[in-house]
Amino acid sequence: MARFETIDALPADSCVLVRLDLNSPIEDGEPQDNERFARHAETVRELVAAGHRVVCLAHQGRPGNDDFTTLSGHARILAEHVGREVAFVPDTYGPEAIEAIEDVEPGEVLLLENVRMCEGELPEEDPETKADTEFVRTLAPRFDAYVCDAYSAAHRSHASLVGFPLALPAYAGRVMETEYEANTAIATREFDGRVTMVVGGTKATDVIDVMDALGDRVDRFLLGGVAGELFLRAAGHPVGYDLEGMDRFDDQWERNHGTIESLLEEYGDRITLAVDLAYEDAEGDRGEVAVESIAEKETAYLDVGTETVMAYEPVIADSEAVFLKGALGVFEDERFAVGTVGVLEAMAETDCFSVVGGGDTARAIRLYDLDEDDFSHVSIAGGAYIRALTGEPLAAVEALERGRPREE
Ligand SMILES: Nc1ncnc2c1ncn2[C@@H]1O[C@H](COP(=O)(O)OP(=O)(O)OP(=O)(O)O)[C@@H](O)[C@H]1O
Ligand SMILES: O=C(O)[C@H](O)COP(=O)(O)O
Repeated sequence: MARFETIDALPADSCVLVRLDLNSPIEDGEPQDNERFARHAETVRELVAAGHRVVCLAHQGRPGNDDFTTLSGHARILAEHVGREVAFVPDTYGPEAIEAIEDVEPGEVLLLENVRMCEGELPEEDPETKADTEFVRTLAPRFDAYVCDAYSAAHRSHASLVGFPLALPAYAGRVMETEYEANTAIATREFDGRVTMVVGGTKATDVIDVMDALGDRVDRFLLGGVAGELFLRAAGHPVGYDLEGMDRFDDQWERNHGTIESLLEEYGDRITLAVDLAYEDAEGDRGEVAVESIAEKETAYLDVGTETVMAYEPVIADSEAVFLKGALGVFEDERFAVGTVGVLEAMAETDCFSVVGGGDTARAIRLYDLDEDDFSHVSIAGGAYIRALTGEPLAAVEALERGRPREE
């Protein structure tokens, strides 16, 4: 159980500073609506309904990156989800922001400007240093309490995440609370039956970290995606072909093949690899090939095959808990969604404790009209999810625990 306080304990009529994670894909300069808005809107709605004055902080991108931009568009999308106006001020702790904060009435919502535009937010430093920034020292006295809902950014030791909990009584919002409980389960909870971990996606290091940390707690790893192909390559199959202009496989192979080979050796009896893979044939249709019959590295494989899904289904059906990280194929293209959707459907059909994670992978649930309620939890976190799965502490969660309001 977490040792932080939740918004259930927030004193009535508070003026609250709420850290959300609205970091989103940006297209043509505009933020794209996604699950993060919907989830955080629930926390905001609850705070509003309780009559608190709600001022939100969030980030978008990083200085120097294309997706580093203002949050004015985010305020519009958040307003649609909350179902009421969300005012926006293009300032974080200067005079304009302070004036806007002072104008917030009970039940109203204000979003401040991208917190990463503000000096003191970055880089990652210890909570004491962050609490001592001008940013935190200026804003904190304007509020009665701090609420952290930004679970998906909780691995970052930034001022808005670890500084405020030292300066104000701190509470967890609903997203923080539910993500924490579900994602920590694999590292801390005892399950009676089989624990299965489905790992895919594009990042070999994610899969390596998970296996390194959870090798003893997971009974069966089912592999797919780019990571799965790298393990197939370690098993001697000539797969992992980079399409022109892409560098998904060879570079990761160079950097990680030693670790992948030794993981395969150490946990080989618990690792199940794809037996067939899918590709785009000359007509542009989905073709499938048995892994055993692949003789040369000359085709880009974009999904696991149907036989593989059929082999994974009974393992999932027979599990007490299933955790998924990363897609098994390029599910954004319907022709290559068979692996990801097949595994998600198998998870949805069982009564086991099931958690789906990875910012991108969770998107497949909406895209293919699966019902979120058929899973115990669908995480909206990427890096924080991996860290939670592997039992690594999250800086913002630790800060929340330290900042927990004390009984007088
Ligand atoms: N064989 C493959 N070739 C190329 N891309 C693939 C393949 N298999 C899966 N993918 C891609 O992997 C992506 C998901 O990978 P990623 O590692 O980003 O996982 P995630 O856990 O969902 O996201 P994140 O951790 O970044 O939030 C999907 O967008 C999918 O297109
Ligand atoms: O989108 C995310 O994963 C979080 O908001 C963290 O963002 P960052 O990787 O830019 O710190």
